Amino acid sequence: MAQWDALVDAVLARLASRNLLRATRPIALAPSPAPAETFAGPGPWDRAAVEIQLDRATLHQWLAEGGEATGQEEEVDDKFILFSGNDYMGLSSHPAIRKAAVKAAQEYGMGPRGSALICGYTTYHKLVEESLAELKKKEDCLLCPTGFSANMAVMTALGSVSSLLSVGRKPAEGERIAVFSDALNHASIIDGIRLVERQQEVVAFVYKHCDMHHLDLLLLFSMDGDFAPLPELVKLRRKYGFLLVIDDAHGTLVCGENGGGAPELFGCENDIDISVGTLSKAAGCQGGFIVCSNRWKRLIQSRGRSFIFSTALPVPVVASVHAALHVSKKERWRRSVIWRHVQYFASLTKLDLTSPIISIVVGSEEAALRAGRHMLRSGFHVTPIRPPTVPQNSCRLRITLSASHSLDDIKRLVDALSPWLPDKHDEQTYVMASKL
Ligand SMILES: Cc1ncc(COP(=O)(O)O)c(C=O)c1O
Repeated sequence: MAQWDALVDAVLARLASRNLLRATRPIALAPSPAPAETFAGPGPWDRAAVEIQLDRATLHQWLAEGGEATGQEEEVDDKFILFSGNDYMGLSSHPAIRKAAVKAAQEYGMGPRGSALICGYTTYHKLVEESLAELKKKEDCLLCPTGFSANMAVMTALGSVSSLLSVGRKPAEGERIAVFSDALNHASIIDGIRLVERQQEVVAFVYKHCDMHHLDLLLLFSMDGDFAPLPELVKLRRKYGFLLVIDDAHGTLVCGENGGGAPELFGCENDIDISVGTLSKAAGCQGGFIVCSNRWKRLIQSRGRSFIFSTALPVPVVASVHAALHVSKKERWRRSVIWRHVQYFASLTKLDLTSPIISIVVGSEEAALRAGRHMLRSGFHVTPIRPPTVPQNSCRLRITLSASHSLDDIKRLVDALSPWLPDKHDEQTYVMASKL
């Protein structure tokens, strides 16, 4: 990847010569020491991560949605087990994480008061960046307000490579960066690509979901293209020398022995150039991050507009992330439990699952709404996913498992799902495990 390093160095030199290189100037805080409070197994606080109550008006509206109006309000319990969140490790309700946020709020207040480059960045942010870089085995890390903004920042920084190298004019077609993106990539990646495409900085190619053959063909047509997602992507990266950027929003803390994410699981951390993640899923908190080399960080913090022009994460949130990373390191049993839950769900349903995200495709929008109502009546918060999120007639129930669920929660969920499980339903119904 020496070629990429040379390009980034050239861009950094350009920015430096125009006084456009930016760096954070952390405000000194005294971060709390890592919380001592970790546990050998689940506690009552875990129930708070999955037990919810719906307000009655919302509940009745939901039950009436797309259904036959009876004019009468149904008698349904308003308490549910949540199977639609992204809190895979059940950390959002952990005592150490709650306390870290409370303590930081009491000591420092909420408002970060500005963006990271102005005055919103503190030594607490820096500490969390160092922990994330260590977890992901990368040189450096940049915290962003959200995962969405992290992906946008990577894309705008990437686009700036072509425009900064063609000073005073738009990059010619052959000078633009070729971006190869999976057809099912997250909206934040798509919007980032659309933006830099509009700026005429990149040329985008979309390959069929997880279809490495298709990607290989596209790369062949455009040899100077750099990009793409794992073991096969790594092989292609070796073949073509592209910059491999991944979004590990759902894998971080869940996959790999240490929670390093999909690259740790597949043992290919060194082959990933830039990895984007979110702190709003398995970390149970909020925020986004980019782990990369120090030179990429310098570029992204100088050119990544969604990082530069957005208020930094509040210190209590950063303190809660710090605690979450510590708990994830100490309570390794949470990772074992979530994967045992996946196996248990698979054994009850005889489904071939690869992750805690399970999509049960039920077909039409009406069928999905009906299935959602059935799940509500059975005491489960499971959201029907409909167009435009998914294509017509592939509406689904999206179920997510958490280490905070009990085996009984899962058994009862599977019983309630039985009309939509393969052996009980027509051949149109099928189940698939989403890729992390
Ligand atoms: C794959 C993926 N990338 C990025 C994001 C955005 O993360 P955040 O919610 O922190 O903005 C999400 C979450 O919605 C996601 O699922």
